[in-house]
Amino acid sequence: MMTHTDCNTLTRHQMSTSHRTVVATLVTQACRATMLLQRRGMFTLGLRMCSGHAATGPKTEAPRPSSNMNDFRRDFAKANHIAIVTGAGIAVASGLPTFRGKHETWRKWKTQDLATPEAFSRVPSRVWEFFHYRRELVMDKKPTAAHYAIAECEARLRARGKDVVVITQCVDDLHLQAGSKRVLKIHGNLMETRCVSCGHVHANRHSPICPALKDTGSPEADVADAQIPVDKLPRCKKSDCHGLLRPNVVFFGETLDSHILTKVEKELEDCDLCLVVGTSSIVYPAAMFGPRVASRGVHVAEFNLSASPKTEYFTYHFSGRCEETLPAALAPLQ
Ligand SMILES: NC(=O)c1ccc[n+]([C@@H]2O[C@H](COP(=O)([O-])OP(=O)(O)OC[C@H]3O[C@@H](n4cnc5c(N)ncnc54)[C@H](O)[C@@H]3O)[C@@H](O)[C@H]2O)c1
Ligand SMILES: [Zn+2]
Repeated sequence: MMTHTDCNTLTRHQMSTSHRTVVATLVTQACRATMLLQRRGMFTLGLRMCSGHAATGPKTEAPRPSSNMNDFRRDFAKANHIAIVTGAGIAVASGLPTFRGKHETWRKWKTQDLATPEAFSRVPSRVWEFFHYRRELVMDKKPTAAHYAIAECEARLRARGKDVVVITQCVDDLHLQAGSKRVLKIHGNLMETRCVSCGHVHANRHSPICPALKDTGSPEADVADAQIPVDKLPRCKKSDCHGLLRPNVVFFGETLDSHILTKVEKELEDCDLCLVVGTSSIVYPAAMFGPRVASRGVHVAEFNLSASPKTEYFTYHFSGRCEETLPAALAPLQ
């Protein structure tokens, strides 16, 4: 069976020329397979393709993205329908770490190996400890200037009959707290639970979410698992159910909600300006949203600390902290 893979990881390996040819072919096939799945609407979190095989097809000679804010502001003034794709970087200034660098692991496990359906069925106590830790981090956080700039822009433009929609990979609720109304949360919400038995989804901001998780979840490598019995983990409140609850987020390897993705598809088709903010553009399917819009000839502007694997597809790239660059970019027009 074809495994989906990351080209960058492969090219770092020591390979003979013949191996490289075989691997390059496999990678291309994996990318094509992924694109086929995407065309069939089967979106799975975490699939990666190399930038040369992104949804826009093989790369052609692309001009370097501009960082001219005046030009961007002219395009912003003309836009009637703006799609803003956000990632974990937008929440960093509020105190929520990304899953990168020293936060790539929790205890001795990679987050990508922990937030999976397999891990949840094998060691639900450990996975709940991890999500309890993430929930407690989110609990007292406030939106950043970037969240507010987006929410204010939406309200301002709505009053003039224009449309702004946020398509976010963030599982916190900072966009909603800031006042954004049109938010499509493609990776779910950390502050919601879903029953594995009856499927009931419930908003839940309890801290701790259940007594047994109190004072657990430390990310330090030498901390032992709490090994909480499964009947003491969060359980469904429906009296006839009492099933195990899970965080209502999309685990790595899981399929994204097709209803939300249908709405995302429409926004990506309809928008006449797209912003890609604080995302590494390596987690699929969100990584292809910007390039897809760009392939229609629509301007896409990236706001990130540094270039991403998708920067070359975009009209604009604004380097720096989005809590500084975005308020200036979305400020009211004179
Ligand atoms: N706040 C959250 O909800 C949260 C936090 C961590 C991880 N996640 C999950 O992790 C996955 C990772 O994908 P991702 O692309 O969203 O995040 P990512 O961690 O892969 O990438 C974060 C990006 O943000 C950039 N960045 C960091 N600080 C920034 C700043 N101040 N201004 C602008 N850019 C900044 C980094 O350069 C990086 O490219 C997603 O599935 C997401 O759901 C979510
Ligand atoms: Zn239930």
